[in-house]
Amino acid sequence: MTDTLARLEATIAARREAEPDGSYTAGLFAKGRPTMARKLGEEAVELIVASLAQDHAAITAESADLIFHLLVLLADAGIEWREVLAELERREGTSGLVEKAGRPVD
Ligand SMILES: N=c1c2ncn([C@@H]3O[C@H](COP(=O)(O)OP(=O)(O)OP(=O)(O)O)[C@@H](O)[C@H]3O)c2ncn1[C@@H]1O[C@H](COP(=O)(O)O)[C@@H](O)[C@H]1O
Repeated sequence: MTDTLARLEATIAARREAEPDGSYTAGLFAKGRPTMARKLGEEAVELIVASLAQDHAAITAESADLIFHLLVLLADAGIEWREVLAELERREGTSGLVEKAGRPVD
């Protein structure tokens, strides 16, 4: 599972460097952070719709879209997937309520 994400992260980094014609990923880097953020939001909404429809195939497909666009945004922010994993690992064994207590009220 992690190998797939690592390969996708490497592909995204390569598209960012090489900017090949016809690359959807390179197009996202060319358009910049606002477009990346908007795409991430759109994919999240599409996943919400699929989940409310209880559509297994659509939930799976929209989750893949969401993760791809998340990795693009992380790459643009200079954040590696391993840093996100480290944050998740840091939270292991702690209560979600304790995590929430340390954050501003939402
Ligand atoms: N995993 C993905 C991936 N997931 C989703 N997408 C694209 O993300 C978009 C999802 O947005 P939408 O559902 O809104 O579809 P859309 O209307 O076509 O999108 P927009 O034109 O509005 O941006 C689609 O165009 C998908 O093709 C992806 N594009 C690329 N990859 C990976 O990136 C690699 C490199 O791709 P290129 O950069 O195109 O060479 C590919 O081999 C894949 O491994």
